Amino acid sequence: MEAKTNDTLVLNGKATAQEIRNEIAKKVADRKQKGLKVPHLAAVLVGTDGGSETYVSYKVKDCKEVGYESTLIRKPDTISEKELLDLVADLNANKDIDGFIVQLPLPKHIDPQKIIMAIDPLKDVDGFHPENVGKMTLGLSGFLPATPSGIIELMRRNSINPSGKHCVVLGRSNIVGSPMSILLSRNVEMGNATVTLCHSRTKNLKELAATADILIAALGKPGFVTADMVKPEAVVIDVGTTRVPDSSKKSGFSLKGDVCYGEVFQKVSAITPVPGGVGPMTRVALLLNTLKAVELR
Ligand SMILES: Nc1nc(=O)c2c([nH]1)NC[C@@H]1CN(c3ccc(C(=O)N[C@@H](CCC(=O)O)C(=O)O)cc3)C=[N+]21
Repeated sequence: MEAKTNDTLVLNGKATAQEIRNEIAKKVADRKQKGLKVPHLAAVLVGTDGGSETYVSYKVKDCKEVGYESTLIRKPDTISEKELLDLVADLNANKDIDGFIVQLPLPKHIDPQKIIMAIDPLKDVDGFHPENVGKMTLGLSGFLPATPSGIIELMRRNSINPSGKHCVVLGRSNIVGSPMSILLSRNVEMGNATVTLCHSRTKNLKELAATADILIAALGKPGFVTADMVKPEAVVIDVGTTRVPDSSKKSGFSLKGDVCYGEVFQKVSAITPVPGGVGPMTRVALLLNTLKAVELR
């Protein structure tokens, strides 16, 4: 292995997200003082997916911390598609709610695309509605999906500029890989990268990954990225947070990223930890979108 020239920078998403929440809290206090509306974020949780439970409980806590109102709507996984569409219509019409998300995944009998398309694009703080996806693609203003925009903010605040760099994105999901590749390609500050999007049919994925200046792993395959797949001094962003059984933990599981952290850490210039990397930035990006939603109204 080639010798490293400097220490590895740990991209501390937890601390960066805290910094941003403090900034948001100031803005909310300022709005209150001016008699403006307090932002209100709602989340719909269908069923009892463990990861989703964790995420929405954090969301409620985050809202409280920055002074937002929040509403959590729980529905049993027996809810029909029609009932969920009616709930979305109610939330669209509710003047008090500025933005809302419908937590994914949904039970198999519900078509997520149908639900997403029913959300008012002006309240779509997840940025998943085709209108917002289209605007993002064209470089028009709209809501950006939380995980990719959180990653870009984490890079910005750590002086990592993708301009002119080769970024390799592993995974082409609608919520992370695909929008990440689009945002990094745009002709804007924190864009202008040359992007390679890899997926399950990519033939030479390992070789491509090893050419990345910035490698973004969003596959949901714990430990997939090994040291031989990264270029020395690369920046590595680990989006994976898979729950794996761990009898040493009280919860019975631990969170594992897509990257073999220990061995990759030795080789790179910067890396996000799991937990404490991308996850908290995703949550804070949702708060930022909600602030934008209330400002738009
Ligand atoms: N409509 C919708 N929008 C989403 O944005 C969405 C979704 N559905 N479904 C599930 C995924 C997953 N997701 C996470 C966000 C934050 C953490 C997070 O904060 N993780 C912490 C640790 C959390 C823990 O302690 O378990 C961390 O990485 O440090 C994780 C996962 C959002 N998602």
